[in-house]
Amino acid sequence: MLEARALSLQQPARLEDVSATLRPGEFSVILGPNGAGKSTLLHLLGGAIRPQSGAVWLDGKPLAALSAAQLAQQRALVEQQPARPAGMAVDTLLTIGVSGHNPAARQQAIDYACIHNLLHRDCANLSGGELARVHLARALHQLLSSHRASRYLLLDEPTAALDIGAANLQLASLRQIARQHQLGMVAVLHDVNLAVQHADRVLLLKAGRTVACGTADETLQLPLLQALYDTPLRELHDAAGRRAFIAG
Ligand SMILES: Nc1ncnc2c1ncn2[C@@H]1O[C@H](COP(=O)(O)OP(=O)(O)OP(=O)(O)O)[C@@H](O)[C@H]1O
Repeated sequence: MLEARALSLQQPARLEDVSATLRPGEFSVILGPNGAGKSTLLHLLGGAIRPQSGAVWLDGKPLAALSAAQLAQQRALVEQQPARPAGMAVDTLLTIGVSGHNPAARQQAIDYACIHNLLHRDCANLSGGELARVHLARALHQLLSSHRASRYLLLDEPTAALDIGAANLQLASLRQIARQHQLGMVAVLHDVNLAVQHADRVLLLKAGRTVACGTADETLQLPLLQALYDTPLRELHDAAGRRAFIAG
C-alpha cells in the first residue's frame, strides 16, 4: 500500500493533515478546485517533495528511506506538463526510468497507449495529446518492467489534452490495466463526471484540506461537490441509473 499519513506542508503549497491510502488494483481520483494542492499532493506521494510533517509510507516503510532505484521500480509519475526533450526520439524517451530489458513490458505499454506510429518521432514535434500518450507509455513501461508486487502510477490531469471520447476511453483502459496488473493508480482530474464513471475511490481536496475521502459512492455526492467547488450543481440520472453533475 502507498499511504499518505497526516501530510502537512507550508511551502510551496499549503497542505494540512492530508491522509489517503492507495491500494494495488484500485483507481483513485483526486478532485478539487484550481490551486487546492492536488499536484502538490501527487508530488508528495511520489517522493518528489517531502512533507514538513507526516510521511508517505510504501509497504510499511517511509518513502524517504527508499533508494531512487527502489522508488523507480514501484512508482511512476506523469506530470501535468510533461517534458518535451528536443532531439530525443519517442523510442528513447520510453527507456527513461526503466531498469533492465523487458521487451514484453515495452510492447504492452506501447499497445496500451496506442503510440505505435509515434516511436520514431522527435518528442519536440508531438501534439499535446500525443505527448501525453507517450509519457503514459513511458510510465507504464517503467512499472510493467518491474517485478515488484506493489506498484503505483501517479497521473496529473491525464485527460487534459484529450477530447471527450479519448478521455473516456483512456480512463476505462487505465482502470482495466490497474485491475489486470494490480497497479495502484491515482489521477488528478477536473472532470467530475469522469470520476463518477471510472473512480473506485476519491479524495476531495480544497485549500489544502481534505473535504472527503472514501469510495466513489460515498464522496461523489451533490452537497460535498457543491461545497468543494463553491458552485451550485445539479445531479442528473439516466434510465440506466447512471449519474452526472452539471453546473447551475
Ligand atoms: N513551486 C511553487 N512555487 C510557488 N507556489 C507554488 C508552487 N507550486 C505550487 N504553488 C502554489 O501552491 C498552490 C497549490 O498548487 P497545486 O499545483 O498543488 O494546485 P492544484 O490543485 O494542482 O491546482 P490546478 O488544478 O490549478 O492545477 C497554488 O496556489 C500554487 O500557486
